[in-house]
Amino acid sequence: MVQLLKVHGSQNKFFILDQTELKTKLSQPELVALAKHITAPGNGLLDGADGLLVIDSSDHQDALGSMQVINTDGSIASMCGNGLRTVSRYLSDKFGKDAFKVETMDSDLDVHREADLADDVPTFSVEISPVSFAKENLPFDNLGTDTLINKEVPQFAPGLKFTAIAVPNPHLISFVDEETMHSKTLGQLGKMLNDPNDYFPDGVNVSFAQILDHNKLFVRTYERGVGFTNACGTGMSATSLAFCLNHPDVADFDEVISVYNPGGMVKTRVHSRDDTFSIDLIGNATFTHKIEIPDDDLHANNLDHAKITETGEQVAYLKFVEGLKSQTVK
Ligand SMILES: N[C@@H](CCC[C@H](N)C(=O)O)C(=O)O
Repeated sequence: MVQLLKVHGSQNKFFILDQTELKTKLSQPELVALAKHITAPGNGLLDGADGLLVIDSSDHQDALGSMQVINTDGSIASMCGNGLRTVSRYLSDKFGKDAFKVETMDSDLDVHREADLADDVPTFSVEISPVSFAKENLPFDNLGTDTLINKEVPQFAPGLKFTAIAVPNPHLISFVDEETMHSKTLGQLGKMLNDPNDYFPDGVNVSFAQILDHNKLFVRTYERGVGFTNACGTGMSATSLAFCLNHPDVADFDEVISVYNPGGMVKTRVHSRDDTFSIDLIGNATFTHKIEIPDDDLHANNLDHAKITETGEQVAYLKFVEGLKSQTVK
């Protein structure tokens, strides 16, 4: 029997599969097929998820393991901030270490256990880097510029300014008012830029942010390969960097920024050293279910015999979210 987990960071939901626990590891096509099946809201498990996080061993220095991110449509993402927190907790529990590295597609990232955000809400801090604004790293095209920082792009939405940042997965960010935040614009733009289009050939995660106060934001994201999500960790991290760069009067480098989202709240800290940026993303790493599936069934992408046990952790998380309600009022 293989143990899988259903987890979330700010209610951005994932399944975790630890390949090192299998008699025979799943091949890459088997992993992609499993990701598409298990995360599907209709015929997957537990009403689906936003992606599958695959843990494997790593021979990189100080890394306790590696993480691969497979979106619900089967596409591969170079990074996932909310997911990395949950993978960090899994590896921390498994190896009994509180600070280490996790190998991701582009780099080995520092992670560590933090003080709980609230009672019984396990919390981790993860490094979000490398950061790039260069059009070839997003990539984008046909925008008449090599970097897109706080510029109007009427083809995307008239009157809004956009910033494009790779962390290293691609993000497009706009600071908007409350009415625009709740309009159809984000969904329409997210869909347009994730269908075949002339601007972002690989698609892009699109976030709208509302400034609530000094070092305080609300962020909503339309995710590449997923659609609307409760929260996107790399999206909130990239948006925090755009906040510090584009709104220096109300956002501070190296200070804690509170980022509220439809699934809860995370904290970020943006660093700038010698023209290099990095972000700390701090938030919950909640395990909601343990799942046992026979090894052979996993290889056959058969979820019919899954044995599911609730952990009970969601109660404390929802209490934490309830307590946030008064904090988002301007
Ligand atoms: N939800 C994630 C980002 C997942 C990857 C994204 N869909 C992409 O394709 O880049 C996060 O928490 O960072």
